[in-house]
Amino acid sequence: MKKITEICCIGAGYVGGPTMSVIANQCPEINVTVVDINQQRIDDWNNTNLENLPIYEPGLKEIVAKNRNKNLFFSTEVDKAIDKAQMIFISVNTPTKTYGKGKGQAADLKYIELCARTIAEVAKDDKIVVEKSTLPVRTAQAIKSILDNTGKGVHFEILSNPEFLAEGTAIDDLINADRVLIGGNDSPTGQEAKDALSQVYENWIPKEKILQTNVWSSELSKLVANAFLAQRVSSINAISALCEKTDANVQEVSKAIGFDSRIGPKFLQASVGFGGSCFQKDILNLVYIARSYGLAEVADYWEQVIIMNDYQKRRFAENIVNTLYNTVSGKKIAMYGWAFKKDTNDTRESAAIYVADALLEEKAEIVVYDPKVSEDQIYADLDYLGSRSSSLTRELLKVVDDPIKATEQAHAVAIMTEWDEFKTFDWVKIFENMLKPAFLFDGRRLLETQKMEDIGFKYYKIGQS
Ligand SMILES: NC(=O)c1ccc[n+]([C@@H]2O[C@H](COP(=O)([O-])OP(=O)(O)OC[C@H]3O[C@@H](n4cnc5c(N)ncnc54)[C@H](O)[C@@H]3O)[C@@H](O)[C@H]2O)c1
Ligand SMILES: O=c1ccn([C@@H]2O[C@H](COP(=O)(O)OP(=O)(O)O[C@H]3O[C@H](CO)[C@@H](O)[C@H](O)[C@H]3O)[C@@H](O)[C@H]2O)c(=O)[nH]1
Repeated sequence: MKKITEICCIGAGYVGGPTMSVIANQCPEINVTVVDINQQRIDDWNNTNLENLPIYEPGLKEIVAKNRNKNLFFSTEVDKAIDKAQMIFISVNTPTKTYGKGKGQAADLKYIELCARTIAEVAKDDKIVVEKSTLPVRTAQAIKSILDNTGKGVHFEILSNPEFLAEGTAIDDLINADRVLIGGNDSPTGQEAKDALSQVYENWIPKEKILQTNVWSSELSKLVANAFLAQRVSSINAISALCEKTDANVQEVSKAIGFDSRIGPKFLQASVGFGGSCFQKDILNLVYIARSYGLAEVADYWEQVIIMNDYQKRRFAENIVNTLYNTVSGKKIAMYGWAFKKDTNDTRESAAIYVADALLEEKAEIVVYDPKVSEDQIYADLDYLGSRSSSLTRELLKVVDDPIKATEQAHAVAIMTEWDEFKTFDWVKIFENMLKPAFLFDGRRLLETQKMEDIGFKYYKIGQS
């Protein structure tokens, strides 16, 4: 088997960028070129000021600084990189379809297909093509059929190698991965390709953590892993609503059930609802696939995870309105956090977007502070929903970089993201800034109840009466 020394990755996003940076870091003898059609993104990856990388991830800038322009390259020269590579990762976006058949549920594979067509056009010698993007079961077959019909006699081997990193902990997840999954054919060339990819990972991942399966199991496992994780969050969030009606405390319930080794303690943190680019998209895709095979009960079962998540976001916004005497019209509400979780600048499907939208619908005046998300991104997220004119959104919602000043004359503060710095804020000063009664809605269970009540806040913590 030929050793892999040239890798190309199509897509320099939240997965392509960090994943390839780590491969370059762990495999000095492999040249890694990450390509993208988005010139701005590539310019940002090449920016000499590492604070301006397009993605914020703890530990990322150090790895980029160490390897960039040595064996890690960012470029828009897609064809050149494909031509040179022995192994091509496809790491482009696969959003939920917004049109046509499967609208609102199926994954949109147009970017994947375009990549396959480009590879088919450019490749002059045999290539291993690796699906890194999250794809519906049996996508590899579609890619193979595009690649095999070029008439150039080039042999393509398709592998599925889904990524399991979570944003905010991407570098650690990549370096200390729980497992690496490689799906491929059992034919001799398929086995050779699986082993070639396995050897890349073996540079730092223990061999027993590298699993080989058939392509379909690998593609499906990615959707199922996300569905199980999101299901845990929806399960505990469902219980948080019950806790708020009783004297139970969701944190105590999480701890009590998490001590059962069969359940385990992770992913039982009640919240304002899960966000991120993956959970909702991948579950909707699973639901779509199940329904398309006539498995209505299976589809309904998993769809409930999304329904519960929508309920949790809505419930949080409604509680703010109800508590503020059934109207927030003209009332100033400071929102702390816009990212879908801490330690990332990613806002895709963030609960904050939907809560803000619901409050704007009630004519609230919102002031947002997030340490890593830009004003442009916040407005773009709301404009994308299309609930109102962008001028009205800009009139009602302001983005600030002084979190304490944001609370002057505010009726309420809502914590949307669990950024660590929020815990260190001067909450006495914030209380003094605000109108009284001063309401504090904690969607992340970040602060201590007794401390906040002692300061004088009317404090509402998700999952606690
Ligand atoms: N974000 C995550 O945490 C995460 C984790 C695991 C898996 N995934 C999956 O990985 C895939 C990528 O996700 P992401 O978050 O990195 O997306 P992203 O939107 O951040 O990045 C995708 C990039 O691909 C580029 N692109 C699209 N079409 C292209 C083409 N034809 N040629 C070159 N570049 C092209 C886009 O310009 C964009 O920069 C998705 O399938 C996603 O489900 C994401
Ligand atoms: O107990 C918990 C755990 C998570 N969340 C929320 O759930 C969302 C998703 O969090 P997380 O899974 O940590 O981040 P992602 O980057 O979305 O990562 C998920 O989605 C990726 C994309 O497919 C997968 O690769 C990862 O394995 C999977 O964890 C966030 O809004 C979290 O705040 C909770 O509310 N409570």
